Amino acid sequence: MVEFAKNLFGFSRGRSSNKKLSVSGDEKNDKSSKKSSTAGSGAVSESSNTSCPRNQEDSADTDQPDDSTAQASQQESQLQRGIGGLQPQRTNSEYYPKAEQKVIGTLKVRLESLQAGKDTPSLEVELLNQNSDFYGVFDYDSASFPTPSMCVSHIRTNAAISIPTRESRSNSRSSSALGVRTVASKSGAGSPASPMDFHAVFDVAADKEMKLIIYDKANNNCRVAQCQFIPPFAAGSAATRVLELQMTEPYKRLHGLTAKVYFYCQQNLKHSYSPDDFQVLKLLGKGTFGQVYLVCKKDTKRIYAMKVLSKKLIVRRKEVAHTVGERNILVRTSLSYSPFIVGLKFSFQTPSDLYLVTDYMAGGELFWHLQKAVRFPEDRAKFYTAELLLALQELHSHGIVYRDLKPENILLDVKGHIALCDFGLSKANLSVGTTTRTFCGTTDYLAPEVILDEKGYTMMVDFWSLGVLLYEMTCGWSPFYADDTQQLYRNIVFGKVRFPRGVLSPEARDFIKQLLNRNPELRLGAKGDAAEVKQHPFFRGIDWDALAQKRVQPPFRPEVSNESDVSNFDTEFTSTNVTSRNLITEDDMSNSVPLSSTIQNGFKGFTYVNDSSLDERMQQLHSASPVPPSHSNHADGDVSMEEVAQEPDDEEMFLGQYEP
Ligand SMILES: Nc1ncnc2c1ncn2[C@@H]1O[C@H](COP(=O)(O)OP(=O)(O)OP(=O)(O)O)[C@@H](O)[C@H]1O
Repeated sequence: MVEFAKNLFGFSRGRSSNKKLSVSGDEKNDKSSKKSSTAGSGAVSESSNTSCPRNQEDSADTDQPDDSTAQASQQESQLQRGIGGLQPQRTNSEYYPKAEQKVIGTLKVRLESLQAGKDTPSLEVELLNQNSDFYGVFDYDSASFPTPSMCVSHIRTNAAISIPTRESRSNSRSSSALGVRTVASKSGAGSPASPMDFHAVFDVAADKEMKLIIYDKANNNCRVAQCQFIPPFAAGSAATRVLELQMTEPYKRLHGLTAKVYFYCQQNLKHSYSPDDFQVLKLLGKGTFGQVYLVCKKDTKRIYAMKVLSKKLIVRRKEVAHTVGERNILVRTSLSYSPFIVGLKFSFQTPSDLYLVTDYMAGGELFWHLQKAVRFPEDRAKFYTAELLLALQELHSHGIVYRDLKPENILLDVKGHIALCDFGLSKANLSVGTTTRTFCGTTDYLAPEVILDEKGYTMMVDFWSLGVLLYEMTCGWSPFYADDTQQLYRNIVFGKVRFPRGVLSPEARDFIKQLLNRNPELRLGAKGDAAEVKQHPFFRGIDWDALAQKRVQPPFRPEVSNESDVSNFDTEFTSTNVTSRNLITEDDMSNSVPLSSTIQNGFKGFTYVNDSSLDERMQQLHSASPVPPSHSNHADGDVSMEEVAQEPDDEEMFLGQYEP
């Protein structure tokens, strides 16, 4: 059936059909012929025809003519121009004032104990599954650190305490009684008390909350216990603490079961970073200007993703402003609570390269999972769409238009929450309703107003891309798919959107239709941005506050066996042999002429160095005892998902009107 669908539409999910256009018009490196390419802010590279350059600045412009009646012939010629070759100019408008980011130190946490009370050699609990298996997840600043598995052995008993399954929780009824007696122990041999001798280390970049949640894997990942606290770096009190975890209702009744977490904060004496501070483990992906590596920070042993960008390539392609802009957006979002945007930890530079170190999203690209599943059940797609909407809301509220929404730029964390990466095409300092003109994005996801270039475009382009993405996630192919880029653009500007029969709910269809309204002024979100989009009946029942706090359990949990697991990334990259020496980009290896100081000046402000106020703050802290070395980690299992491929039977077509 899946094959049928692919053959019928001549479509198989692939990155090659989808082109990224960069500033100079060069398509991005062909990443395994799978990766979509992004329409960068420059010329469309499919055509060498540059007879109709689009020399318009990528700057905010509110004084656009208000001629909303677009004639088809005009559109066609504009479309030709769009296809023909666009050469916008870059300005420095995408630089931000230097944002301050503070890595104030290192936080070490250890689950001190998870044990029965002294007087209780065994715990009584009714479990659906006798192979109960606890694990913990430390969460800090969008980084998740899963603990090893903690075995639990069961002895049958008549006692009955019910642990709700996901189903029973939603149906408000308890599970059937199995009557098992449980002893929590690391060995699983029935010992009543067993401290969990593992710990997690975090680089603390701001006063943010640390959360530890213990789950029971064998019982639908039910929450066993949790605690949260803000590391007391600024408190001036003792740096060492022990906290008791709060047990959740069913587990509270496990007589004597307690859990404690020990943590201590350590001053970060290092004030600058270089590639030498990181050990390169794997290649994760390749982009237009460099590579992304899985790295281990040598002092804390934390795992990160490190993007290495060649300065020469950036200069050659006139992308300096965008690259510094990407770094600044990441700094800005990492300073606020931005749970669905990949967290920046460090940025620094060498004479030849720029480095962005972000939290590693071990779940891989959404693209990867969509490729495997062909399409997602509507509920799963709705979950991703809702989290993405919150990410867009956050960006838009900062005056940032994302401009490159696509499955390759959406990463999953270990629990299955999304995180947006790649802000290379984003534009800042754009308020709601203000227009900009740069031709950029990724072909399949380009909004018609970007292609037509009549009067610039607004943040509404992100909602168009969201509609394309939701269609793709639920239907399994792109709504405007065409082999040929010109045809793709025609489809986007004039084509009808067809919905396969029986795949989408009426609410989802209406939601997509409203997002794919060709008139950006009438598109869903035009009046109230994300707040308006959230109101659509498609999202009925969503608890936005819970979602924003990541309290909604993702419908799919990626399989991640340990912190540095790369199994969710393409082996084409991960099987590449890498060493720290590989970090020097090919471009630099091939040409050793150093960059001039004027050019180097363009990258000023890229480096973010630990803040000097650290010393004052940290002086107040007491010295702390070290924590034992780390042990291997173990992540939890996944939740299976429905993967039903249906015949793409056209049920409905609509044409989003361009005219208001
Ligand atoms: N924090 C991260 N965690 C895990 N993987 C990541 C992370 N950041 C990037 N990657 C991987 O590296 C790939 C390339 O990253 P990114 O898109 O930021 O680079 P890019 O050079 O801007 O790429 P492009 O040319 O496609 O825009 C991503 O698609 C993803 O697979």
